[in-house]
Amino acid sequence: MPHLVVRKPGQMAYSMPLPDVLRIGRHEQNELILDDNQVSRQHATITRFERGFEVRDLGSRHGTRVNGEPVTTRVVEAGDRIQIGNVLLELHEEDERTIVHHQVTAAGPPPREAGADRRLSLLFDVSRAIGAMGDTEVMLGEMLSAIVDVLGGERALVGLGDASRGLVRRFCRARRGSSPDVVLSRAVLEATLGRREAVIVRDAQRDARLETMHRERILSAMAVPLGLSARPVGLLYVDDRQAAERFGPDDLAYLTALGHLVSAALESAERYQAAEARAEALAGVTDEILGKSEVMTRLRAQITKYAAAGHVSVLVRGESGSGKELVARALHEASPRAARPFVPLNCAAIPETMLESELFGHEKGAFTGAVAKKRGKFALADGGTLFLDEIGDLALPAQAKLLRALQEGEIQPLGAERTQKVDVRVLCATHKDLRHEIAEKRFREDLYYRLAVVEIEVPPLREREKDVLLIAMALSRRSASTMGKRIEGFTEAAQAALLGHDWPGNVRELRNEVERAVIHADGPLVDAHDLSPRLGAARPRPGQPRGKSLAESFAELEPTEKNLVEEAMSRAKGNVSEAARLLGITRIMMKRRVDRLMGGAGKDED
Ligand SMILES: Nc1ncnc2c1ncn2[C@@H]1O[C@H](COP(=O)(O)OP(=O)(O)OP(=O)(O)O)[C@@H](O)[C@H]1O
Repeated sequence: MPHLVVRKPGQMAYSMPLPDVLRIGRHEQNELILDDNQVSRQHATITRFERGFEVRDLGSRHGTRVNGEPVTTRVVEAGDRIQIGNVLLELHEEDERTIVHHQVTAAGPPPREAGADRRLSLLFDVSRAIGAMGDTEVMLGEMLSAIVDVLGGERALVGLGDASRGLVRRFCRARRGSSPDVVLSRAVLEATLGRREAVIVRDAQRDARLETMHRERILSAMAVPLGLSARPVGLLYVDDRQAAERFGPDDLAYLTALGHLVSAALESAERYQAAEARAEALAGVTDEILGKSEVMTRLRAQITKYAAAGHVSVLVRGESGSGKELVARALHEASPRAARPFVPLNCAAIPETMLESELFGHEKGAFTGAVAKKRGKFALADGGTLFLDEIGDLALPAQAKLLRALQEGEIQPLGAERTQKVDVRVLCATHKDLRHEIAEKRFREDLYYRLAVVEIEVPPLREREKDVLLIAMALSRRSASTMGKRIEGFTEAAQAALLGHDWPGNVRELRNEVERAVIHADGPLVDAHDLSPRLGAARPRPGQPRGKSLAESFAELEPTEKNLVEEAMSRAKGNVSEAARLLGITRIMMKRRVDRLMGGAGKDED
C-alpha cells in the first residue's frame, strides 16, 4: 500500500496511506493540512493514476519542489521527496520496514478515518477521568479497556518504570477470552524507556530480531513512552496476536496523544499524592496539640499556614503553660526545615553574662572559664529552627546582638576572628506584652518587628472551657497507660471540679493535676477526691468575674431578683400565689421574697 511519510521540522514524523486524490494546504478542507506559513491555503495535490502518482502545484506562493527542483506537475515514484513549505513528504510504495521509529513530540497528526467518533469519545473519557482526579488505577483500567476496544488490539498495558529498573508496576486489560499476561519485547522496552521513541511493529513475524514477539506469537504491536518531563515514567503498549498490520501510523499517532494525557494524569496524581502525604504529616504534627474549641482549630490552621513559610519569624504569645513551646515545635515540624534541628533556648533561665556565648558560641580561652571551644545555639540550629522562649526577658545588650545576627544572617562566636553564615528560622515566645515593654524602653522596637513578622496567640485554658475535659481525658489515658492502669474517665463530681477551676497554670497545671489524679484513682473513673483539694471549690457561675467571693457574687444577684419579684407581683396584681406560679416557685418561697425585697407588699389571699 503506497503511503506518504510526513516530516515537519521539530515534530514527530508520521505516515499516512495515499488516497486517490490527496489535497495539501493550510485550509481545513485539505486531506493533508499543513500549518506552516510557507504553505498556501490550497497548495498542491497528489493524484493517483494508472502508472503512479502525479504532484501538481496549485499556484502556491512558495512553490512545490520534487527532489529539490521546483515543479508545476511531475510524476513521482517511491523514494521521491516532495518539499512543500518547510514540510518534507516522502513517497513509499510498500512498507519496507516492519518497525518504524518516530521521534516523540507533543504534536501528532489528526486521526482522519472511520471510527474517529469512538476515538474522540475515548479521548474525551480519558481527559474527563484525568480532570476528575479520581482513582488513577480505575482511570487506567478503563482507558486500557477502551484502547483495546477502539484500536482493535488484543491487549493494552501501562507499565511504570524506567530503563534502569525495568517495569515496576503494570496495569493490563485484554479482549474478552485473552490472557492479560503480556511479555514485553526487549526492542519495545529499549525504544520506549531507553530512547524515548514511539514504536510500531506492523508484522513481527517478518523481523527475525524480534525474538520475544516470535515466542509470544505477537503479530502487531505499538508502544509510546510515558512521562512529560525529561524523566521517563513508563510506557503505554497495545498488541495483537491474531493479525499482522493491525495498527497503522494513525493509530500510533493516536496512541501518542493518549500517552500524553496519561503522562499528565500520572504526574498530577504523583503531585497530588505527595501533597496529600504532606497534609497528613502536617495533621499528625498538629494532632499533638489537643483541643477542639474554635480558637484551637483556628490555631492549628495558623500553624499549618505559617509553617509553610519556612523562613518567616513567628512570635508566639500566651500565658505560662498554655502551650507556646508545643506550638513552636509544631511550626518547626510542619515546615520544610523539619529534617533539621529544633533548638530551644529559655532566655529567662540563662544568666545575662552567659547569654551571648549560649547564642553565638565561643572560642577556647575567649573568657575566663572558656576552657574549650563551644558551638552556640545559632550554629546548632543551622538549617533548622531556633526557639527563643521568654524573649521578653532578654537583656538589652543581648537584644542588640540578636538583631545584628538576624539582619546579617551571620554570627561571630566570642573570641572568633571571623563571622560565620547561618541559615536559621527564629521562633520566639513570651508571656509579656512586648508593646508595653517597648514603651517602657525594655525591649527594642526594631527587634520586635524583626521577630514578630507574624504572631500567634495561644489562649489561656480558662477561655476554652470546652477543651478542659477533652484534654484531661486524653492526658489521663496517656498517663494511665504509662503507669499500666486503665482509666475510662472522670466522675461527674470530678468533671465539675475540673470545670470549676480557672487553671492559672494552664495546660501544664492540668497535665500535672491529671497525672496526680491518675496515681490516686482506685477504679477506672477519676473521682473528685482524687484531685487536689484546691480544685474542690464549687464551680463559679458563668460570667462570674475572677477573684470575687461567692458571697459577693451572690449579693450582686439581689437587684435582678428584686426586679423579677416586682414584675411577677405586678402581673399577678399583687396575688402572691399567682406570682409564685409565674416564677415557678412555691408560695412560701415567694412570700419570703416579697417580705424581704418588697417589705411584705403582697396581698395574701389566705
Ligand atoms: N493544647 C495542648 N495539648 C496537649 N498538651 C498541651 C497543650 N498545650 C500545652 N500542652 C502541654 O502542657 C505543657 C506546657 O506546654 P508548653 O511548655 O508548650 O507551654 P509554654 O506556654 O511554652 O509554657 P512556658 O511559657 O511556661 O514555657 C507541655 O507538657 C505541653 O505538652
